[in-house]
Amino acid sequence: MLMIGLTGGIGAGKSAVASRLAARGALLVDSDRLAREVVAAGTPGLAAVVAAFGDGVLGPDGELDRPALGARVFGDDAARRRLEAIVHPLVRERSVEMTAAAPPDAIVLNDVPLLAEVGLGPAYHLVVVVEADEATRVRRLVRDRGMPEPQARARIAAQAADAERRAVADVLLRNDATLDDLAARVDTLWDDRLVPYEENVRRGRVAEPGALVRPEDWPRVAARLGHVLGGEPRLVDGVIEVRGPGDELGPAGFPRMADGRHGSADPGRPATVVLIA
Ligand SMILES: CC(C)(COP(=O)(O)OP(=O)(O)OC[C@H]1O[C@@H](n2cnc3c(N)ncnc32)[C@H](O)[C@@H]1O)[C@@H](O)C(=O)NCCC(=O)NCCS
Ligand SMILES: Nc1ncnc2c1ncn2[C@@H]1O[C@H](COP(=O)(O)OP(=O)(O)OP(=O)(O)O)[C@@H](O)[C@H]1O
Repeated sequence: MLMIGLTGGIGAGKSAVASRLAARGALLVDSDRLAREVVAAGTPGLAAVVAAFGDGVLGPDGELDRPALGARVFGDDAARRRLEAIVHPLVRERSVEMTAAAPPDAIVLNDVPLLAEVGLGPAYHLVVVVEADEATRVRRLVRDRGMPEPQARARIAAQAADAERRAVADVLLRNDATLDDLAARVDTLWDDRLVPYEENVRRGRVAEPGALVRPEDWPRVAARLGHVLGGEPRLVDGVIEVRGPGDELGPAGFPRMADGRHGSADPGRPATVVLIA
């Protein structure tokens, strides 16, 4: 199974990328959707939100009044954190359940608006970031979602800056041209990287045996290996040294090679890893 994290600022085009990848065969675990389900009418999640924010966030139909709650939390960091402390653990629980139910050859795409903010990058085999200029994003949100411009800007202010998202990006998709142009680049990503990466992981195959990690990839590869094995990987002449028994390395994207070392299964991110006692 390959776990892909997809993120981007509000209005950047995550949903557009997600629906294209889902059309190609990815199994979508959509955090925004789960965040709605866990506070649907009658759920314990909704009861917790009402206990924290009062009856004013309930509509006459017993559903959460999302615009009212949005107006309360975007612009008030403490209130937003209170809401996140209720919703995020419930979303995580559902995401884990959905992922566990996926078949072994699945490419699972987890659409997570706050992936960079909560430091989730190293939990994925690969992180895709969609990016568009702020002015473009605001224009799309006002035009297509009827979102008032101050609301769009308040949400952007509550999210990470582009630089923070770029720092966790294995793949950066700019989305300032047409949707067709975006779809074509998503198709290339699927065909040339995600499909072979998943197959390599499943078959325990290294993409480019002996290839060294690129300097620009090193911080993300180190974070991934640290997440999987614990400890702090070291870079020695381009080869990564890391402590641990290493049983988890193969499924995490670094299968064992014939010479006993490990290598990256990702065709777009080479690495050679040596386990030290
Ligand atoms: C405040 C709520 C009710 C507003 O609902 P609304 O229908 O207007 O927006 P929706 O949930 O569809 O989110 C749309 C976009 O807003 C942005 N956004 C949502 N929550 C947050 C947040 N906590 N911080 C920053 N941006 C956020 C994201 O880009 C998201 O894609 C809702 O966003 C919410 O419950 N947020 C808290 C849960 C959360 O953090 N969700 C995001 C991922 S799990
Ligand atoms: N390249 C594009 N050209 C024109 N419109 C676009 C383009 N990409 C996305 N859009 C439109 O902009 C809006 C925002 O895109 P999308 O819903 O994919 O963003 P998102 O990142 O998922 O936002 P959110 O954070 O709210 O989930 C949508 O209405 C979408 O159709």
